[in-house]
Amino acid sequence: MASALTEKLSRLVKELRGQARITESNVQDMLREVRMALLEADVALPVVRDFIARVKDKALGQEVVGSLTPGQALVGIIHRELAATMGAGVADLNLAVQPPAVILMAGLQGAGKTTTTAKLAKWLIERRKKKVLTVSTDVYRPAAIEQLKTVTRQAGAEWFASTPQQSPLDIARAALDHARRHYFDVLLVDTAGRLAIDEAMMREIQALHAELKPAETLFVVDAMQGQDAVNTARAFKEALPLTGIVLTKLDGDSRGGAALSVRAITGAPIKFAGVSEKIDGLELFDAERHAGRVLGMGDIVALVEQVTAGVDLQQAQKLAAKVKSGGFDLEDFLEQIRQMKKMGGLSSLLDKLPTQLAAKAGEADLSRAEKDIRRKEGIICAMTPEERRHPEIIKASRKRRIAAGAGVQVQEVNRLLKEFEQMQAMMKKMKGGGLMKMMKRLGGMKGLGGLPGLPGR
Ligand SMILES: Nc1nc2c(ncn2[C@@H]2O[C@H](COP(=O)(O)OP(=O)(O)OP(=O)(O)O)[C@@H](O)[C@H]2O)c(=O)[nH]1
Repeated sequence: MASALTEKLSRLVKELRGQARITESNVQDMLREVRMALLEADVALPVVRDFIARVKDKALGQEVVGSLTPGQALVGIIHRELAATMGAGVADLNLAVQPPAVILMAGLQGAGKTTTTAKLAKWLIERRKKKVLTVSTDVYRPAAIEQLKTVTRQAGAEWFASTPQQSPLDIARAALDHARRHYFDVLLVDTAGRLAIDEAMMREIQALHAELKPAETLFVVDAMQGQDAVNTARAFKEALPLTGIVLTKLDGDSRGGAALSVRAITGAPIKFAGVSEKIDGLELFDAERHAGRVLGMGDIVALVEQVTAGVDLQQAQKLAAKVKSGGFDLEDFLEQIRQMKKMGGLSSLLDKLPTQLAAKAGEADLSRAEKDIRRKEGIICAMTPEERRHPEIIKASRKRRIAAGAGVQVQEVNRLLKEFEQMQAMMKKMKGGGLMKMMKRLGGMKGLGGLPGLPGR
């Protein structure tokens, strides 16, 4: 869905160029595409309807600022609204209770409960410095108890033994008692999963909830489940006061449309995301970043952050002052090139781009671009300081020597000098703010064919 949506949106974004306002008619096609894409991603129909209505409400009549097209502005609104629907910011665990804080894990069989229990144990040990005990109340599948034992060991947590002969409530009471007496901070309770929701299972987990009075009741759901996730979420929500959701298998094929439905239906925040089968494959869920993924926009948020962080603000200000006084020279040009390297190189930026755009940029183009940066650096380094300050003094014979020194053809030196001249002329026309913008673009965006603008970031 992602690539198709990105493709369609970029086409529609282009068509809307030059229009000053978001109107019902100019965004109709885009909203239709978004609606289709969300449905294809298995977001439940009422959730989609509600979502589109809210986006429309927010967008209509909005002035389009700066160089954005209504299409780009709308992509920004959709992105923000998606993030808001999935829960703004990052929702952490609530462990501020008299220890041991109990975390009850609920979900269907195969959703990833056991794996997530161990991942969470590791996360709590490493990130929150907690002493963690795990226990399984799955008396129906002895293998499940053994599985928890194994993964708990991998996590470096302690495991409380249980047997299929005990009742789930007895196991829970014994584990809680053990956790209290041995000063554990957190008790993670893995429960039995069934292939489908059944009443007995729900009654059992309700009884466990009443007995354990957990600080957190986490609903573990497989992001690949799509439409089924909605029904499961609804049933669990009716049975239990859920405090959070863990969305597993986000590393799979799913574009994570389930996140939208599950959050909307349960009203509980998505707290964690499972991103690999490995024991450390658990992350705090970041709605902003996930919104970009659902829209197929890659990790633009991270990309923009990376580009901005790489730009040295003081350097930029110094440069702006130089440009104003007309003293921008090849030393500064070299500095620009070094700034670009600081940003981690173009290929590291590529990882964060939407698949569609990244494919367009192509590996070959990028390695060519990186080589070009290195060549330019080589050429400037082969010049004398005087030549860097006053490139107009470089004569043909010096060009040949510089080229030989840098190991390039003389045409390359000419090309660089020409580019420098153009840049110098452009910078003379610019004020400080424009310069910052240009530096960001120099960070690779321009060469990659331009990104869909994200207003308000
Ligand atoms: N790729 C990937 N696989 C995951 C993730 N979380 C869990 N899995 C895999 O999903 C499968 C099922 O996970 P379990 O933890 O056994 O599921 P469960 O919900 O405990 O199932 P029962 O114990 O049978 O109730 C396992 O093969 C896990 O390795 C994830 O975030 N990413």
